[in-house]
Amino acid sequence: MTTHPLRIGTRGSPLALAQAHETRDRLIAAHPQLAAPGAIEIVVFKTTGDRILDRTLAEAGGKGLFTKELEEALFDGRADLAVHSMKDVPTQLPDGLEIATLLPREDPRDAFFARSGGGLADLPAGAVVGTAGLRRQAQVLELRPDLTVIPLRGNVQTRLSKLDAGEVDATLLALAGLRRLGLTDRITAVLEPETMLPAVAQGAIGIEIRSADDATRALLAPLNCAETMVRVTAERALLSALDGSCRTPIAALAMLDGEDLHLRAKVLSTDGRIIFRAERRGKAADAESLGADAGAEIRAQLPPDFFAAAPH
Ligand SMILES: NCc1[nH]cc(CCC(=O)O)c1CC(=O)O
Repeated sequence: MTTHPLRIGTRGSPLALAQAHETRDRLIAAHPQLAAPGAIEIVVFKTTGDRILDRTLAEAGGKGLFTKELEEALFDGRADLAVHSMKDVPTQLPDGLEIATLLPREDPRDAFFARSGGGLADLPAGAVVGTAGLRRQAQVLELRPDLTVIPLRGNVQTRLSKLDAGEVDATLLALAGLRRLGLTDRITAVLEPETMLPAVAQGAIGIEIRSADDATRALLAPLNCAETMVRVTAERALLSALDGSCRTPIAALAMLDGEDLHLRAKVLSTDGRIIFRAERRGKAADAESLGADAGAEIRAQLPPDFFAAAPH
């Protein structure tokens, strides 16, 4: 048992806090002594991503917008573990830190909210979809080139009030976050991966620690979900092989059936007109090489300036 409290570092958004609380609850379930008052402390940090409210994340650019301050807190000892949406975690971690544990993944699909009900295919011609995510924008335009996509940021409530006010006709959000916040009641459709392939690691929560901190690693070991680890390993190996920026729409989803891994991946132009795909089936044990291989296949098809030419 550690002498100081185990400090869980988190962002302050409602979703981040829900994920930090889930982590604490799972730690206590695995180690009942951690239920003692003061044994676990949740420490909130503001990240660059939280400060950027007026621009889209793609415009802000740079990787690690949601992770850097939490990583600094790990290095300084202001936190012993940092809870992240793995979707926001760059593939290259700083030396001395590692993702020790992945919690069981939530449903990775995207949820759709349309004022007129239904899914993407049901929207009237020329409807306006609000999303700040380039992956979602590209796939919306792929399926429905007649639609207009405009940037829409903010938390779930903000977005839904803009939908109600008629600023947009529809919007999309990760189903995982909505489930974790209990905000699924206004969803009008859940988009299948064939229509809207999720972001790499969407719905997965990762816990980052100092690589030298064996005590915290041991505490977290029983929380790890092996299936999630295999799926996220394949998806992140693909992302790594593509070495994309967050200005490039990249989507990938690995599913596991026993030991059989199925990986689908897609890179698009932001207007949804140019699409590169790769698909792999293989064994769970080969997750990393399957992902890297699928990434290399897409990379080989891309025009040399494809990433650099992505509009801001
Ligand atoms: N980029 C923000 C972000 N990071 C993780 C989630 C949702 C939860 C998840 O994917 O685990 C969201 C919001 C969204 O995309 O709707």
